[in-house]
Amino acid sequence: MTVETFYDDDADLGIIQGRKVAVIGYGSQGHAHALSLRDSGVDVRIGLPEGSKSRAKAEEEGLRVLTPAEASAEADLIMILAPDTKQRKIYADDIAPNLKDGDAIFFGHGFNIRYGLITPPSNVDVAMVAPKGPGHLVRRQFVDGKGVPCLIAVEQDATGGAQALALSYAKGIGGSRAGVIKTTFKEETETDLFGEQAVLCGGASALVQTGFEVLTEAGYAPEIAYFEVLHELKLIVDLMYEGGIAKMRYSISDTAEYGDLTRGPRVITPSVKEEMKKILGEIQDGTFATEWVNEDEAGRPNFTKLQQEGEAHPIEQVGKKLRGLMSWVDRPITETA
Ligand SMILES: NC(=O)C1=CN([C@@H]2O[C@H](COP(=O)(O)OP(=O)(O)OC[C@H]3O[C@@H](n4cnc5c(N)ncnc54)[C@H](OP(=O)(O)O)[C@@H]3O)[C@@H](O)[C@H]2O)C=CC1
Ligand SMILES: CC[C@](O)(C(C)=O)C(=O)O
Ligand SMILES: [Mg+2]
Ligand SMILES: [Mg+2]
Repeated sequence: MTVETFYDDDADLGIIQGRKVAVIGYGSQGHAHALSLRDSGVDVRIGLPEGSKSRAKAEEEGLRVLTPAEASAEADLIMILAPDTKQRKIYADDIAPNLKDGDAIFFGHGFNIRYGLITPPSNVDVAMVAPKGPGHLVRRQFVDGKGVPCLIAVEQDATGGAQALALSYAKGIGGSRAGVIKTTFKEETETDLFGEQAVLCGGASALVQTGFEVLTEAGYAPEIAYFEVLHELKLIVDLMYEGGIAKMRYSISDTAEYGDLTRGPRVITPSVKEEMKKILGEIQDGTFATEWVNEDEAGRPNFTKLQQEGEAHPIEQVGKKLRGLMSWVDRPITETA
């Protein structure tokens, strides 16, 4: 299956520069989109509730901050970058009553459209610009003259210009410097959830914590275990990022490569692959989405408990101490949010 990929020359920045954009939310993605769009010459305002702790950060950057309803009423393109579980209510209370013919409603992740939590009217464009990276690095890469790849999707093309608008928006945040791939809300949502659960966040965190536990329970120093399974992971992944698994294997010793080839499949066994398939199934059939929405509505009891357990894991203590000794490691993820 081939994908359509777009770069800077395929996108017209003038389109987004001609719109009035409201960015609802000013967290990881919100601050990155708002600041980079502004730096790209776009008319941006931020929508945040009165009393939101993000208000001061946006105002410090000289951005105009309104309530979500005011920002939506003023804008003709509304990008929702509030938490996925809050978007349905924000949409119903603040955005829907303020939508006008030909407006555009944009998402940074397809969750609410994919699982039917938001159903926009037929007279507006509905599109997605989803960066494939954490918001703070989306901003850092933009400032450095680079970009994080983005996915775009059009769910509804009321004006006939939704795709060009999404591409233009992606250019405004630096995405088309790296490549913008056209997809659907369904494909983005399912692959993004799978990636973060099974590999990037869930899989990687559990792998690191388990490796640390095995070494320390066997009596090895926590500091050595930390460097071995967490700190050095970044350096190994940097090589994968630059040149794939092949470049990483080129750089490591042949002893490491033999261990990689023969022991890796003993860690990630066929049963792990089976569990990954089950996780994908729960994403595809909506089980995960229902569980997460219910957990949020119940006040996040399980989420909070697991989050606290993660923060109390011994790897966090030793890591904090060691990072404190390496001034270049523990830098703020951005200066702005
Ligand atoms: N984090 C990431 O890097 C990525 C996120 N995404 C997607 O981007 C979207 C935003 O996620 P993320 O950036 O992580 O979110 P964050 O949790 O970092 O930030 C959420 C922001 O929304 C604000 N907010 C909370 N409630 C409301 C409300 N009722 N009205 C308006 N604003 C509100 C918060 O303000 P306050 O300070 O008051 O809490 C905060 O500024 C999600 O759809 C997510 O899936 C996509 C790709 C990567
Ligand atoms: C990997 C997590 C992510 O999907 C992301 C940064 O892309 C997210 O939802 O934060
Ligand atoms: Mg993601
Ligand atoms: Mg995600």
